Amino acid sequence: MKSDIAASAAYCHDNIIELDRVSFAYKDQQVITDLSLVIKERDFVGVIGSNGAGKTTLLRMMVGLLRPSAGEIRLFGQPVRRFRDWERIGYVPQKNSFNPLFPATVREVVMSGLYSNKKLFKRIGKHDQQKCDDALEVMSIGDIAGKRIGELSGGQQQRVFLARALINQPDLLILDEPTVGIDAQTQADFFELIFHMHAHHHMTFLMVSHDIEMIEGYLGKEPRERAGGIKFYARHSHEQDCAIPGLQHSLL
Ligand SMILES: Nc1ncnc2c1ncn2[C@@H]1O[C@H](COP(=O)(O)OP(=O)(O)OP(=O)(O)O)[C@@H](O)[C@H]1O
Repeated sequence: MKSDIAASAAYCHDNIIELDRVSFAYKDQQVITDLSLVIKERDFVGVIGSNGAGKTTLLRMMVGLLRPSAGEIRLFGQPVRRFRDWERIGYVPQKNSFNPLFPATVREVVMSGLYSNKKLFKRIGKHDQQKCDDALEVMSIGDIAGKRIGELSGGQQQRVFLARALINQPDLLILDEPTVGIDAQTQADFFELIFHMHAHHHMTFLMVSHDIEMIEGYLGKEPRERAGGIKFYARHSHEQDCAIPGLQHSLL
């Protein structure tokens, strides 16, 4: 029993993202300086910072699109340049980075979350269709699966992008200002949904947001870390119970 508990505690505290003395500069503009940060399994980390503070740059480094000028980033324990397991990461973009005229249906958009380079040339099988149905059901958008994405409200579109990010049942969900351009009530519903997911499912969250009230409401008023103009707020989803086996939940 003791070894079960130890194994579970270790399992719950794996490092998901590690930044080890990371710096970044665009030509002569220093954006991130000597940042160290560890995000562990089942953490929810909220990133707040003024325009131009470097939040997008940081996300881009974390997923390997930009290389730090100094320091190292590890994803799931592996240096990001060697990391290949991208299905473990779901990504929800800013709403306003999406072209509403894009002529795809909700089902097609959600299915596109399955395509990594590996799967691009493979036929979509029954199992893939089932994964899509499950993601649509979890987000309560099964009834609009045949609609064009451009016909939907902002809140519905965000649910579609969340379903797309969840289709591979990722261990880590990254959200980049997911509620920009959405009305206050729909924003509140969206936050409630992801905070619920954090509390009840075995996932880790990293979210950039300008909504300080919402972030402080869920993650507390004291940031865990600061880097220049960026603040990192964090909360672990079951602080007291990490050592108890059997608390892992699957999402779908
Ligand atoms: N490709 C680039 N080339 C040169 N400078 C850049 C580039 N991308 C961003 N910058 C600069 O780096 C700084 C950080 O930009 P970044 O987009 O990471 O900030 P941000 O915190 O995400 O801002 P916002 O809240 O406005 O999205 C800014 O001063 C920006 O002008």
